[in-house]
Amino acid sequence: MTDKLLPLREQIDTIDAQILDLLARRGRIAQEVGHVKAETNAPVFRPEREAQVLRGVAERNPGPLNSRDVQTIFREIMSSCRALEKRVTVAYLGPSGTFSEQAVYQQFGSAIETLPCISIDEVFRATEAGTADFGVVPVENSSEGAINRTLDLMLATTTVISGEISIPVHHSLMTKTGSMDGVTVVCAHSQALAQCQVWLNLHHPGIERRAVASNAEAAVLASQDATVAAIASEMAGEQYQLGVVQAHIQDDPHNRTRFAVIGSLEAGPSGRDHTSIVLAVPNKAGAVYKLLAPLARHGVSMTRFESRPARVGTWEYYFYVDIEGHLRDAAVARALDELKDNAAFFKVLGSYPQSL
Ligand SMILES: C=C(O[C@@H]1C=C(C(=O)O)C=C[C@H]1O)C(=O)O
Repeated sequence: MTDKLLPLREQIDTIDAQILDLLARRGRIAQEVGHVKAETNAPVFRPEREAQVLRGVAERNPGPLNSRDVQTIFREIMSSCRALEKRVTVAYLGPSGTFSEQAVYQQFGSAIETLPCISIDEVFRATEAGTADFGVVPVENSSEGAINRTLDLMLATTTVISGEISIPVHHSLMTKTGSMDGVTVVCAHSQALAQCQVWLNLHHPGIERRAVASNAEAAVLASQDATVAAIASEMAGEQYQLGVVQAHIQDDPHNRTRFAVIGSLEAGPSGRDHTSIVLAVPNKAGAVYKLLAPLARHGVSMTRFESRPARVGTWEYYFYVDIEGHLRDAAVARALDELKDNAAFFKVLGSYPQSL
């Protein structure tokens, strides 16, 4: 057995030495890139370039490694190379262990500084104030819909969207002991309680449900009190040493949450982008239909349409629209130019690479 392993391990050692040399070369070039950027005051993080690198490695991947896994490796390589230029600080809805934190690492890799915030408002504030270079906020959940606070703050602040992240959201029911004996209350964020309501009605109909600020906070509470069960990610459960009563209790097995990267950076075109805009129309029959006509005329696909009541007027709405393409794509630019003329309100939230 050992005789057979030895030469194989020698080959792996040789390859690892080559990988290390290549990583050092890549790192030195990233440092040069950093100097060039510093001279011109150009942004360190270039999401469009990183998206292209990740798409490229998946397309060229010869196997046997899985493309997702190869992307994870390259994301970390880029994160480390980027950190040689500057370590970016990313604010997110904390505490540590939330799905937002998972989204942060999925976008930026782990060579970053993180700033856990107590609310979505705080993420926006820290990002606008420059305490963080970027913020990561939840935008919508596939089963529960829009995160209204995020939509309102996108409208009210000067932040720009430079990226989107989509992650599977799996909830687990967890307690200090790993059993439901003596448990009197289930704590979770209101969204998570809603996403697990069918399962809870079926398995624990009599137990009180209490909404708390985040699933991670629920995990903290459960770690301190054996009468509390938490619904949270298994990642949060591990962090706070909880036992899993039941994994994957969300009603929709394909449950996903989409996050936006916010900041002052305007991402360039990556070849596969989304653009988010907010619109309002005069309160007239057929106004929304007329407003959106330029998109169809220029062959621009709409991928999302969401409305929010405006704070003024009784029946007035803001429309949050996502389209395919980048502001700098000719068809998108022309369609938005025409659309702007018919809108009572028009704001571009940003163009950014589509999530992987
Ligand atoms: C090296 C660069 O800086 C950063 C690091 C990248 C990388 O390591 O490939 C890519 C984009 C930037 O976020 C660059 O802009 O090319």
